[in-house]
Amino acid sequence: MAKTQTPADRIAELRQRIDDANYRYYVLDDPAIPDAEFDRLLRELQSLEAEHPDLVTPDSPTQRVGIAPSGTFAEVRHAIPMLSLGNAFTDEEVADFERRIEEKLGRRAPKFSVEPKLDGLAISLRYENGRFVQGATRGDGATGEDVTANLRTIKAIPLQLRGTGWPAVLEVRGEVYMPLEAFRKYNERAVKEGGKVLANPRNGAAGSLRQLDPRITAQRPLAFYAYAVGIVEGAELPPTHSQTLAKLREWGFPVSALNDVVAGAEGLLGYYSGIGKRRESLPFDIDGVVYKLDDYEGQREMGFVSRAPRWAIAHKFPAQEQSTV
Ligand SMILES: Cc1c[n+]2nc(N)[nH]c2nc1OC(C)C
Repeated sequence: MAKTQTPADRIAELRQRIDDANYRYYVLDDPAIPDAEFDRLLRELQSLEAEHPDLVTPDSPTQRVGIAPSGTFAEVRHAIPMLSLGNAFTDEEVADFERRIEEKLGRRAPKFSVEPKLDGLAISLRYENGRFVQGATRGDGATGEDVTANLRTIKAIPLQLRGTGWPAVLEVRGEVYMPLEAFRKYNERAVKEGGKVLANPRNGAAGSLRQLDPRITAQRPLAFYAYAVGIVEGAELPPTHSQTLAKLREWGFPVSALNDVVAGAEGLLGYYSGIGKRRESLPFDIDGVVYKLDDYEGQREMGFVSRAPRWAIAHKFPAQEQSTV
């Protein structure tokens, strides 16, 4: 600690450097400091906070791993339901989906946000005044389980939003998943040390997130990609979904670099075949791609059918042989 620095200043500086390192590692995919340096900063922060417990706040990077809570998960109602997606399996079904939108909106080749559909667990994160306050599983779409303590252990999920201009209340939806390389390494160690071997990355993510003890979740290699917003109070969002995703990235959320914006059925199918060619070499499992009409105005006009939007659809790949142990 520099001579002139007070413990509080040093703590603030350490937190800033650790948060920046997390942001660069998980959001920009461009690590700034080696892991050993990151661990040293975290250890210094932990010992400083141990000496000054009055300076500890819930958004400190040392507060990601809590103690085991009560025996069950509380229920959380999703004020905005977490929808499932209709599926398309053939090019014709994609063309029909796009044509219905052209006809209803009276537009030619409307713009779509196109995204990989990760094979993980859908969750919803609630932020109040920029601070992560609650996270829940999708559950049945209307009610999920409160897994806040477990989500806090995932370093890709910001405890405090970055940048400026975020709404007073912001709900972010996305996928918790287990990267393939981390899944393999975890299982190799589990086999060697007699730990729990995970059947596949998707079950590994689901099982890790539904642990009653966050200290177990903290040992599991989980990651996160944001793909939508839910409740937004106290600020206007941009007019399109793709611009909102750009804002989420600014505010500290990982957003897939594979996302794009394309026009018309041709653009959709071009994206699908492009991702299809790269599927085997992606660092995570996907089970398809998602097409979403990009402008919110058009989404409102298209509305929903039962529990799925008319303005979005998942185009699935043929089932892949599972990544086995
Ligand atoms: C269930 C779902 C899953 N995914 N996955 C992506 N990439 N976007 C996306 N959107 C979804 O639902 C939207 C309707 C918000």
